[in-house]
Amino acid sequence: MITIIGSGKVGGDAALFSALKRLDDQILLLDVAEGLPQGEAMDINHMLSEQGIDVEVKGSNDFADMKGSNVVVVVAGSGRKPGMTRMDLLKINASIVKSVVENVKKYADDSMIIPVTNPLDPMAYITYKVSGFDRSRVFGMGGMLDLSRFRQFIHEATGHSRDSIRALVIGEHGENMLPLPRFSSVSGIPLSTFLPKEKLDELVTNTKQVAAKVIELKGATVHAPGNAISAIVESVVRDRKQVIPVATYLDGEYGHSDVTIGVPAIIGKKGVEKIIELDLNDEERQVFDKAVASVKSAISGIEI
Ligand SMILES: NC(=O)C1=CN([C@@H]2O[C@H](COP(=O)(O)OP(=O)(O)OC[C@H]3O[C@@H](n4cnc5c(N)ncnc54)[C@H](O)[C@@H]3O)[C@@H](O)[C@H]2O)C=CC1
Ligand SMILES: O=C([O-])CC(=O)C(=O)O
Repeated sequence: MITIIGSGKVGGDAALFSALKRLDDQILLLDVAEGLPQGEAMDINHMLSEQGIDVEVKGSNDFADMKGSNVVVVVAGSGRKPGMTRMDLLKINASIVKSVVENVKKYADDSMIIPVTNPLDPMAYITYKVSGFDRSRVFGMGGMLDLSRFRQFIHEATGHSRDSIRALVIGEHGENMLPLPRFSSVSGIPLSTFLPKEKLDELVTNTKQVAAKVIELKGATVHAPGNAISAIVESVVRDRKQVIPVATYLDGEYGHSDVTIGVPAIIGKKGVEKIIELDLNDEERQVFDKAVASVKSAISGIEI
């Protein structure tokens, strides 16, 4: 069973994509808001009925219902309003994530947890610490979404098929995000073959800023995050061993310890099966280290 805690905009969409991809026979939506997960489940089941897909989506307010889950997505908590950074949500969401993860530990202690709530990297750290799970079983979704945006900008700038574009974004899912043109390509051909440096710099800036733009225009980001969650869950449940940037706990990798930050990792049925260490150049390393410092400063200010 896949459980999604937080049945709001992103949680509901993640359930929808997971069901359409038939990632499990049972998907559970949990929320503290009475009626919301039940209504969302009904709505999705009605859609699945027309599609002839036998995945059962259930909505509940009872955390005990997550017993038996192999994957738990945590997407409960507030989203930012226009003008805010993700880090502005630190205090309000830290207590929500703590209480939610206590419940995961109580009812699904051999599951994997995919934190999504913002600010993502500190929330992934809280999830890791509060759960006490092995670090391979806690990995946050942020970079997967960021790279889908970077891919879209590359597609718009080059005109090449989205399918032929590969992109990588690591670091903080926030102000110190690190899109990596050097590790992105069109069918394996370096981006610098297609676009001048100034254009690449522009795409990097746009990738960092575009979520705020979507929030300004429509109030929240919904479909791209819902899909990115389902892509990570898919790599786990189908043991695809895709290389995906996830917010995972570092223990010496990239020269850092006791911090959770976005790095590429092999994601399979055991969760994070290997962290991949990239040979970052000085410029990239500076941004990455700044991201680590930002997350460390945030987590030092919260009680876990
Ligand atoms: N990591 C990422 O890439 C992304 C992260 N996010 C984050 O995901 C979070 C959710 O975003 P939306 O779905 O747009 O918000 P939303 O407001 O639509 O839904 C949040 C839901 O969480 C529920 N909730 C609050 N406390 C809870 C608790 N203790 N237990 C269970 N449920 C609880 C609320 O009742 C609400 O239904 C936000 O923090 C947002 O910033 C959103 C998009 C992408
Ligand atoms: O920007 C936000 O607040 C939501 C989010 O993390 C994203 O869509 O990347």
